[in-house]
Amino acid sequence: MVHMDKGGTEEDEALALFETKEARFRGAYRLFASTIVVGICLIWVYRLSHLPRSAHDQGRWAWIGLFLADVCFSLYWIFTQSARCNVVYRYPFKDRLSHRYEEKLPGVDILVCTADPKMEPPTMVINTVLSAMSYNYPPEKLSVYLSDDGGSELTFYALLEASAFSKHWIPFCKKFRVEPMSPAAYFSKHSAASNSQHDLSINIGPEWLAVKKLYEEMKNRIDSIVETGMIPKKIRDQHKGFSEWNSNATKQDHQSIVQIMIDGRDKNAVDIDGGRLPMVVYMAREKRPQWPHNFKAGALNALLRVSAKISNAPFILNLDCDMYANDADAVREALCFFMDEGKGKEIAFVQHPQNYDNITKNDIYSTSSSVANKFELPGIGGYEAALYCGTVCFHRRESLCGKVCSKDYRGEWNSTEGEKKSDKTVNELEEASKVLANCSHEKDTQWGKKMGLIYGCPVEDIVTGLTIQCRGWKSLYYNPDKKAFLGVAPATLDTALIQQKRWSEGMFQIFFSKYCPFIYGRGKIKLGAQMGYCMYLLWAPISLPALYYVIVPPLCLLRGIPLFPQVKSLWFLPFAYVFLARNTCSIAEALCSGDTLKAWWNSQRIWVIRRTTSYFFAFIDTMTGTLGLSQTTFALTDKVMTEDVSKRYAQEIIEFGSSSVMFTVMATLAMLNLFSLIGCIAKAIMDLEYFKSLDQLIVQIILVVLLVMLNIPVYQALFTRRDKGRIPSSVLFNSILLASLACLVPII
Ligand SMILES: O=c1ccn([C@@H]2O[C@H](COP(=O)(O)OP(=O)(O)O[C@H]3O[C@H](CO)[C@@H](O)[C@H](O)[C@H]3O)[C@@H](O)[C@H]2O)c(=O)[nH]1
Ligand SMILES: [Mn+2]
Repeated sequence: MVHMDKGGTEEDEALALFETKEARFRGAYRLFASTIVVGICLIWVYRLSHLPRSAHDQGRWAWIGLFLADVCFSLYWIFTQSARCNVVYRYPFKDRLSHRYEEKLPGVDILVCTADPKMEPPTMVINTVLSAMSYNYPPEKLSVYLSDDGGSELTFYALLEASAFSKHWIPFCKKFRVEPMSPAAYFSKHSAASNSQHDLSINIGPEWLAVKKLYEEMKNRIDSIVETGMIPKKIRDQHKGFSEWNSNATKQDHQSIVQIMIDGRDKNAVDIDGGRLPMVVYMAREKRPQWPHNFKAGALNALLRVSAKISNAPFILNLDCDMYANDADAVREALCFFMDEGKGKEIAFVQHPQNYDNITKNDIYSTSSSVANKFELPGIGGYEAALYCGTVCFHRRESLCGKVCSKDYRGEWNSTEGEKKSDKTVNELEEASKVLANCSHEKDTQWGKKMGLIYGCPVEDIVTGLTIQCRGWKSLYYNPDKKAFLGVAPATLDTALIQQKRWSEGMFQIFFSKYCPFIYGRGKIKLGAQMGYCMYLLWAPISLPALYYVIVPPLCLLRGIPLFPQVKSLWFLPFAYVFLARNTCSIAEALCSGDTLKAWWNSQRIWVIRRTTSYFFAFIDTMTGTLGLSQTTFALTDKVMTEDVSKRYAQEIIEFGSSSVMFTVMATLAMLNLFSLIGCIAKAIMDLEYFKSLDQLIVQIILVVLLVMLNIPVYQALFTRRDKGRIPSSVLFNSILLASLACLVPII
């Protein structure tokens, strides 16, 4: 996909800045999907026509339930097809952008969020900031803002250190084309020891070693101060910013703090080679216990206003504090979409996939979402309604701030709107910005409703993206081969499940709110996109049929009640076809997305665990929440691991280690299936009648065997593991008790 053009000619002017290509084999895929539809219809026919007639027949209700579960799965599957049948890939041409616009490149504001110095260590945060400062982009047009919801002077101190270190790091990055541009990631990837002679791209010389040393010294200083939790007086006196923290400031209760760490307008603010530096700003918005702070959405909205005051760039990149930049040209590539003369002006945002640098080979928690990144999200993007995922997303400021996309919108990016910033001093700018970050500032305004990020939902990103699209804007999904950003994926099952719970709960709330895509989006986004949204919004309720499938067929197997056709019956064929076709396709998708076969298998296990725990609890919480019983919160994802945990993570051993309710449910279901299988074998040996009926139970046996195989790591964690990551024995007792009780429940 490399396109060379010699540039500057008239011909060049006519060339688009990006190109869209349909995925290969789209036609074949649609045909294949329609054969599955036929199979599904036949399954429905079978379920309806073979319904146990008399109310006295054992298993009549179990059968009806299974039919309903099948209906739910089928409808859900159809939603997932809307995206899969419409996959497109985008290709920007950054060389054309440079030819045409190098001198006129627009400003870009990079907004980074952090919320807690313990769960999000300051060194991690500043690595993200440093990577964002080091883009291959004119520094005078780049501004990096850090929003600190932790309101922590430790994070502030780290940013101060980073500002000084950037004077070495940025020229180093540019000179040696360093990537990833996060020093921590770069030096761990290219440690002097691992850098073999063959790797000529990196030139380990005195300069390299000197920068590495500077980085390590800085890191040590920050880490040791963070450990003590106190800023020494000597350092306090070095910067006026520290005076903002008075003795009674806490995370939940403090005034607004805005500090311009590097004034990018200042021609004297230069790196060691004399190159200009980007603007760097620290912000901790005001927090007061009596004001709801609306979590990340509130932080971003405050940052939107503050950045408008200080640099007001027309384009914005939004990053979580763990998502560092991996591709120095990513800003230029994203601008190709916005600045394309033909289609660019309608584009509100360009979403990148969330990739992680800590995924193990076989991705035990299935956090890489590679199939979603390769097929689902580009498919919804094919309807020009890509989902906004909260991070690694480029926005047009106007569309994010509530503007409606109208026909006569010209999409000018060098507009002179807003004030001239250069005549204000740093102090004046800081004071003016603080007011914008005050709690009361949003009172009686459209912020959180029609402007900025929408409030009241744990997945503020998805709902915000939807409202932008419903104002007439388009959005694209761009998944380049070279990953543009890398972050930290949850590395324990607990964190992974809590994160999934927040997502599924937030998304289900959207489905139930006035923002339901089928209603809110009607006539505004394509039907395919509405269905695409629902593929995610309906995660929580899909837990119900999943739970049904892991509970009822095994119980019926114990009792010898058949729920599926016999293998020799013709009705067996649609079941077998749908099962095999779906799984073959899912394996093929996984392999195409770069997963290993084992990663696919792991993803099936996580599929079951998520649906029966996270999604189920999210379902319950949403239901009680809609009745006004519970309050929405945002459980921050922990990004640090103890050494013990990270060792097991590297060995791909699942980390349970706590006795949460989710684990009890998971263990109970695993035990239930184990009991069912053991019971089935025992009965087959002892009971001739039961043995004879086995051929009617084959499908259920296969199902239970598969579930037991998927659960092997759970049994190991319950019975044989001795490390700290095993499942605590209290969970073992409870699960045995609950599973035994379940076996006694009569089947009707
Ligand atoms: O009160 C808060 C809570 C969170 N954050 C920041 O929000 C980001 C995301 O939080 P994290 O705990 O890492 O959540 P994830 O589950 O990884 O977040 C995903 O899901 C969120 C929606 O649930 C999106 O906002 C995120 O962009 C997306 O990465 C982090 O940078 C936090 O510092 C705040 O600034 N203030
Ligand atoms: Mn995160």
